[in-house]
Amino acid sequence: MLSLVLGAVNQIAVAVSNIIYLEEIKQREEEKEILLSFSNSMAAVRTKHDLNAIINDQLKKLCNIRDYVISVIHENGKTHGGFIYNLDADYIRMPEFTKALNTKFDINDGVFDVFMVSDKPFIFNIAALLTRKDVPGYIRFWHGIGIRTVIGIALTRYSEPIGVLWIEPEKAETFDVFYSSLFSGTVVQLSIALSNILANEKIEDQLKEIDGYRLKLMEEKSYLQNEIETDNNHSEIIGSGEEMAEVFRMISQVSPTDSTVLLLGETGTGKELVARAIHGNSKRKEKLMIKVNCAALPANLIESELFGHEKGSFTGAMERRTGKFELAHQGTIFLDEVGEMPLDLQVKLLRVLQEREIERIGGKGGIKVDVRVIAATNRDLLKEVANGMFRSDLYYRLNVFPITLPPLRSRKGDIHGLANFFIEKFAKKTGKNVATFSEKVLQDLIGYHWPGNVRELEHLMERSVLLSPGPVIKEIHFSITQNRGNEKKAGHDHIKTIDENEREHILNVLNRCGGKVFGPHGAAVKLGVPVSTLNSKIAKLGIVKEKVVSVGKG
Ligand SMILES: Nc1ncnc2c1ncn2[C@@H]1O[C@H](COP(=O)(O)OP(=O)(O)OP(=O)(O)O)[C@@H](O)[C@H]1O
Repeated sequence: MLSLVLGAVNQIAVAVSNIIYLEEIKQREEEKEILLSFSNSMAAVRTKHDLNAIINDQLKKLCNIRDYVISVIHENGKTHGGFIYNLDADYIRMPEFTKALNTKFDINDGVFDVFMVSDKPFIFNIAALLTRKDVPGYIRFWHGIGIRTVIGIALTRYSEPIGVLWIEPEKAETFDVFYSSLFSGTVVQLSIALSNILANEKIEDQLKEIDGYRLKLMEEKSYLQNEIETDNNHSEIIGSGEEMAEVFRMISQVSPTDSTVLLLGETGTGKELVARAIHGNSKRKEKLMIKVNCAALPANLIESELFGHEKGSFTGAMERRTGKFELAHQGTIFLDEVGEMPLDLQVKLLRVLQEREIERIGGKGGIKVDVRVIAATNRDLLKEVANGMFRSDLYYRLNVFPITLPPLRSRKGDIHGLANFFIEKFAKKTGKNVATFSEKVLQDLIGYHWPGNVRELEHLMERSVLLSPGPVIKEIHFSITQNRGNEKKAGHDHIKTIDENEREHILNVLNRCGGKVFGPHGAAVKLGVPVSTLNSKIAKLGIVKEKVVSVGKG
């Protein structure tokens, strides 16, 4: 009887163990299926967004996950930070979340460290962690949004940690699942997907960088073509006498340094020529000297011209644009007519000069630039500072090494050499056989007062070469300029009315304030009149807003 009972018990035991065995097989089969489907979905993952969707749709249900975040170790190998997070969570709109997301945490922050040496899941009691002194900010944030338990597991590539999957379990007691073979299987898949996403992002960044170089090269090319077309690249400076000798001495002195140079002098005295000479004699000569004419640009475009903009940063910004400062990287930037720069931009220029860093409009973060600055103006900058039209801090930044170019009327000894130089230049250019000029012409040239300086002489000689019937210029055709000069001498100058004068002055100040009438940088303050007075003057003098370079408010 006993043996019969024992036999039956044995059979039951065998049956039970068979059932358990079959159950296990069934469970493993199910796990395999789940893993297979998970791995199929994972294989299609290309972006953070794809991965986020799969975690939300599959992993969350599979492992009873309430919330999750994946942080990655940064390229420097020293810090980590949030990378993929639950896009459906409400807290992602909290400023604390943005702050934590943008922070680079030390990989040895006292919590993350464990994943550098172990690929096992770790359970953290958040409240207990908070009792530590230097608890990292993300733990504090989790506690703040009510998370009490977090499980972390390292995500690896070739056994090296690349990040951590942090999980808030649905129920604190359902930890077993995270130690199951199913979970470790999904973690392997997650690691592969994460590693692919990181590699893709790196490639995309590199492509963007290459695209940036391509754009920069294209812009450099078009800049150089423009330079060639405008015949701006010759650099012979003609000059003798005390004043020019001093200029040459200063050029040699300052060229090899990286000092900022301020070129002062009337229009047409050769400031740009000197800027080119300084660049051409500097160690930056293999790179570009980029010229910016601060007077020729509408105030609302100067910023983009100088610092560039990102695609879509404002209406009309169809493409990304490299600014002149970036183009001039390792070279020189020549800020011509710097005295005309609007006040709000002067602040930005000052910041660039101080920090040697620019920020594209709509860009994220600064870009370091190594640029030598040469600025030029025909204005009396100190007077402009006194009038509140030029920032004094910018003035002192620019006025490191001033070089003043003498007007042509104070160095008449150079007229002969310059005239010959221009005759040779234009004879060659036009193919005309003109070689010199008569004594009378020389006397005429010397007798003239040259308000347009060397540029005026250059234009005059060009015209004379063209009009000369023979190899010797016997007559000078300074019809317009001579008349102007003679009128001046004879006192027949047009005398402006008070209204004309006032109109010109208001227009000038409005332009320099970017069209603004109101506000601390507006024209009313600069002119020392109430806004209402200025507005009625604007109306009375017929100043049309469009005539003002910028489209400012007010
Ligand atoms: N000393 C010189 N020798 C030869 N050419 C000169 C000299 N000075 C000026 N020029 C020529 O005169 C023209 C005007 O010079 P430049 O443009 O350098 O003057 P600028 O002072 O920069 O004028 P602006 O203030 O109007 O911009 C240029 O074609 C330049 O090559």
